[in-house]
Amino acid sequence: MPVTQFELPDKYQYQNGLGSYHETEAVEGALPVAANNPQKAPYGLYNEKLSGTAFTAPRCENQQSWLYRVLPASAHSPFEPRETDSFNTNPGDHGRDRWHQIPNQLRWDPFDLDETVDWVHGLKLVAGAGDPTMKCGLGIFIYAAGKDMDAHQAFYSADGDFLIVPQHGALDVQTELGKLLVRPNEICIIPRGIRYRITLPEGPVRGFILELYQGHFHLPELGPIGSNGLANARDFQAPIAAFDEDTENEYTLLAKFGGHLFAAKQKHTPFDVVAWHGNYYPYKYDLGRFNTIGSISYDHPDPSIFTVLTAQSNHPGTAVADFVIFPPRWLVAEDTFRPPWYHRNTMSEFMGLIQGQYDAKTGGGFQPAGASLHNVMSAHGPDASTHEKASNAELKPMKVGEGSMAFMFESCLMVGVTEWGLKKCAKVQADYNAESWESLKPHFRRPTPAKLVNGTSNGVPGSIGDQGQVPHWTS
Ligand SMILES: O=C(O)Cc1cc(O)ccc1O
Ligand SMILES: [Fe+2]
Repeated sequence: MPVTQFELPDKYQYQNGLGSYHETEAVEGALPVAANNPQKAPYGLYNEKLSGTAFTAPRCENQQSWLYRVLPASAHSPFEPRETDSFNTNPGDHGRDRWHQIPNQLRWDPFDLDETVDWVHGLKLVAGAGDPTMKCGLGIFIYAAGKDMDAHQAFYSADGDFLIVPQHGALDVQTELGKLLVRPNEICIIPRGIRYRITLPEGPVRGFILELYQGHFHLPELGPIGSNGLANARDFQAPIAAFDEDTENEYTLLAKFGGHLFAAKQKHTPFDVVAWHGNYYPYKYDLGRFNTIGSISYDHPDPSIFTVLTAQSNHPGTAVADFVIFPPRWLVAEDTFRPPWYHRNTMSEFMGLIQGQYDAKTGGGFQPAGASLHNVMSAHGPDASTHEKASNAELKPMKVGEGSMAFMFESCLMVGVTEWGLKKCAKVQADYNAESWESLKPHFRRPTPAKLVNGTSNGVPGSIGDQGQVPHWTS
């Protein structure tokens, strides 16, 4: 169910709809009528365009917004590199701290909270692929922070769109285009370039981020599902315009550019947009509003039925990044091994747990704030205890995942792990394979007497099927 009973109520107003053209003004009359770029904008504001796609991108892909603000975004000093030794979220670029490309299944214990840092310094790259300077691939971050960003600071990433998945604590996100409150079980997307400041109204925060270096997220196609279902467009919420007027104090603008941090100064607030219109904006979504679809006859469908948002590669149907969730849902499938099947995938699967328990891993090792990575063709599936339970369970209708929310970042790219992710964080579980799969027992029993198949004897005469289940649909 939707996030309704939160201790921290959402004090902000939103406009509903994803992919919609929105317009909003904090002062009546601040949006110019008809013209985007009038000779003089209302009330002496500056016109400014923010392009999220190439000018010439096809109409169906084109994303841009027009901002009407006190001073343009360019009114700042030159950027200087900052924290060059410690801040690097592009391990491919310098030949040091390179990606570890390994086929091992990995699982992490819950990542630590860190109350000593703010949002910008709480970003830890754990895995990823590609390169933001080539606008290809993705970065997967763990964040943990306990401090508000400085009152006179703003941050943006030129590298990609941030898909933020809070696991603990609320994020108050002041963006140029307005304010969003984002709590666990909600997500938020901050597109490339949009400047923002994060404060922590409930104290320490922790969660996951997928930074998408290419393209943007969209709702997945629905195909035969029809015109509604999964995440519905109207449940995504964009902010309304909200602005400050401070032109006295000095502000620091922090930029993540090519994975490195830069800082510039300006003598006015970055949050001075009085009105905007367009289809390039930050937004949030309550995962509890997801309309879950599943099997109501038999078998376990592909997890693509749980896709909230997708960012496609150039090959349609193949995602650079899918954001998939496993929400509470009813399982009713007959004659079915209900947890995920054992499998190997050409796509890589990074999973995290926000709360509760994931139905493929009931053995206890996959915990809230923890994560796992099953890379390209790395074999995985339910742990031994889940297999045991699910193969013997009475198949009555059953609600799984009550109070639970797991998610997956799935990518067509081979995902590398950073030095921090593999070693420095000290969270990788040494016994993941042993606990999950190496303890699986063979259950195979040759039928006696066994049958000749294709004229080849398997060594024991007889017929197969005597002990097999008669499928319910043939009886
Ligand atoms: O590996 C996982 O747990 C994710 C997953 C879930 C599912 O229901 C089917 C396939 C799959 O990869
Ligand atoms: Fe999987």
